[in-house]
Parts: sequence; structure tokens; C-alpha cells
Amino acid sequence: MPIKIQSDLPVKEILEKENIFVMDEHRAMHQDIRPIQILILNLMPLKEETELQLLRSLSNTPLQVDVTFMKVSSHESKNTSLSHLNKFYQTFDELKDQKFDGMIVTGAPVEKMEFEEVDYWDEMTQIMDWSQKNVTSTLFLCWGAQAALYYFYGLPKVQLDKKLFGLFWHRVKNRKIPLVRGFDDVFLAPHSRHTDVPIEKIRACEELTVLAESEEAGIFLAMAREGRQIFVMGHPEYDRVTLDTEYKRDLSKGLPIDIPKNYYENDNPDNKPDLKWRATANNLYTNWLNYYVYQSTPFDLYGTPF
Ligand SMILES: CC(=O)SCCNC(=O)CCNC(=O)[C@H](O)C(C)(C)COP(=O)(O)OP(=O)(O)OC[C@H]1O[C@@H](n2cnc3c(N)ncnc32)[C@H](O)[C@@H]1OP(=O)(O)O
Ligand SMILES: N[C@@H](CCO)C(=O)O
Repeated sequence: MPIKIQSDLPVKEILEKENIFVMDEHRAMHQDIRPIQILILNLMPLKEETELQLLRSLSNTPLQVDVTFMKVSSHESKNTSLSHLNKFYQTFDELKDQKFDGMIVTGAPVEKMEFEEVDYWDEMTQIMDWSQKNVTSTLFLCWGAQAALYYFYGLPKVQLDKKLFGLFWHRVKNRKIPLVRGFDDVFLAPHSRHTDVPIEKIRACEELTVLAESEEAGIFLAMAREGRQIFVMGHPEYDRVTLDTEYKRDLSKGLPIDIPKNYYENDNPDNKPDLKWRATANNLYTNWLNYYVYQSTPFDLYGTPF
């Protein structure tokens, strides 16, 4: 929560320079409070696992967060039961007349396909268009981020020589921007993907601001439109064993896969991996919810045009 102080207290200026979030009395008195509405477009095959990971990430805030799950109607899910989807998920058609304070678009294991080959690409583009007018801030994860960078900014994804897999070191850029407030200068975060949006292309795109990048893994975090669009190229939401499960799954299928970097103690897959990215993930989601959703969204979602 922001620190609320008198508008003319001298240390306010110092705190602001230090990037501590300060709200003056006037703003605090005029701020109405209500639960914030978050929509999750879950494109992952193992939807329940992703629900758990994202809800855990969103729960680390004093705000009340109401979550709605959206599924695509142009792809039939094989790995999540229809009864679960019917009970807990709604389609774009059912939701498109509503507005949301925030939206998360997950990754999807479709990165080796051309975007246009993905069953739900047309529907996805409709949802992305809709988000511009009906959602205050949208956070795109992994393939979701690649898809949005391609659709909105014409940036292509490229196939990597081998899967980028494990925990990678990143350095914060543009530290004054609230999305990376409280981050350490360098931090580890998971990546698990076969494709990439080249770092030079992202840096060269004037609409995009890079917030964290890695020599080995490229961009981790970028944003556009003053945070109304946020792109996370990795998987901060992954839990302790997700990379382990993916590693052992790929090994058992005989797929080419290296031991995930910086993950197991002594690179020994028999060792239980330490969680080394949870604090960063919590910080990222809390900053997003606070600065880009809660502080930016209108009290009356339906009263103010976006
Ligand atoms: C780059 C990123 O964003 S990473 C995020 C993705 N990460 C993950 O999905 C991790 C977990 N996934 C897995 O472990 C595996 O995908 C499994 C075990 C669920 C299934 O693997 P497989 O049996 O080899 O593949 P399967 O044929 O079931 O297809 C997997 C998924 O690919 C997607 N997919 C495949 N073809 C298409 C297509 N033409 N259009 C859209 N989606 C497709 C679907 O999501 C499909 O699962 P779903 O039907 O349940 O939605
Ligand atoms: N993280 C994904 C990448 C595939 O797109 C997996 O390992 O299943």
C-alpha cells in the first residue's frame, strides 16, 4: 500500500526521489476503493496448474482481487477436462461486454508454429484488440508476450538453436519506472522456450521500454503505452518444480534437453531445486497490481472511456 503523508511534508520529496511510493492526503481522500477485476486468458494446456501459480502470484497484495477465467472457443482442450472449463471458464463472447482493471494472457506451447497456424489466432487478435479499449493494463506472459509484440508492433519471433531453459540472470533497466520498484539490480528468473524476440528488435522499437534484460536470455520485461501493455518473456509464475517436471518429461520423451541452468544444486537433477525467483515474481505482480492496475484504473470502470 502507498505511504499516505501530508502533501507538504518535506521528506515527501526525498522519498519520491528514492522512488518510494508516496500518496498525498488530497489524492488519498479522493481515492475510492473497490475490488479490482482481473481477467485471466488461460491458454496453457494444464490449466489448473497455471491457475494455482497465477492466483498465488496475485494473492500477495492487500487489495481485493476478483478473478475471472477466460478460455478460447476456437480450440478444443485435450489436457483440461470439459467439466472444469464449463464450470470455471467463460468465453470471449460471454465476457466482451464487460470491462476489466487488468488482464493476464498466459503462455502456450505453440511457439514453434507460425502465429497464424494456431487454432485460436483470429480469436486471440480479437481479444487483443478488445483489450485496448476494455482493460486498463494487460500483462502478456511468454508466448502471449511474443504474440502481442508481433500483433501490435510487428516484431517477429525466431527459433532458437536449442531450448532456452533454466534460471537466467537479468539486470534491471530504467529503474525509476514503478514496475521494477523494489527489484534488486540483478535477479534470477525462469525461461523455458524454443523461440525468442530478438533483443535488438525490441530495443529498436520506440514504443517499447525495456525494464530487465539478460546477456544470455535476452529481454525479460518490457512495457508499452505507459504500462497499459506489459510483456514478460519468461515465467516468473513457475513454481519450484515446474522446470524439473518439464526437464524429466522431455528426457522421458527422448527430446533434446539440457539440464536447466542455475536450477539444481550442483546441476544434479536428483537434488530438490531451491526457489530463487519467488521474491522477484511477487514483487513484479504486486507492482503491476498496485501501480498499473489499481492506481491507474477508473473507480467506475464503465463511466470513463479508456
Ligand atoms: C513458450 C511458452 O509460452 S511456454 C508455456 C507452455 N508451457 C507448457 O505448456 C508446459 C506444460 N505443457 C506440457 O507439459 C505439454 O504440453 C503437455 C504434457 C500438456 C501435452 O503435451 P503433448 O501431448 O506433447 O502435446 P498435445 O498434443 O497434447 O498439445 C499440447 C498443447 O499444445 C497446444 N496446441 C497444439 N496444437 C495446437 C494448435 N494447432 N492450435 C492451438 N494450440 C495447439 C494446445 O494447448 C495443446 O493442449 P490442449 O489441447 O490441452 O490445449
Ligand atoms: N515451457 C514449455 C515450452 C514449450 O513451448 C514446455 O517446456 O512445455
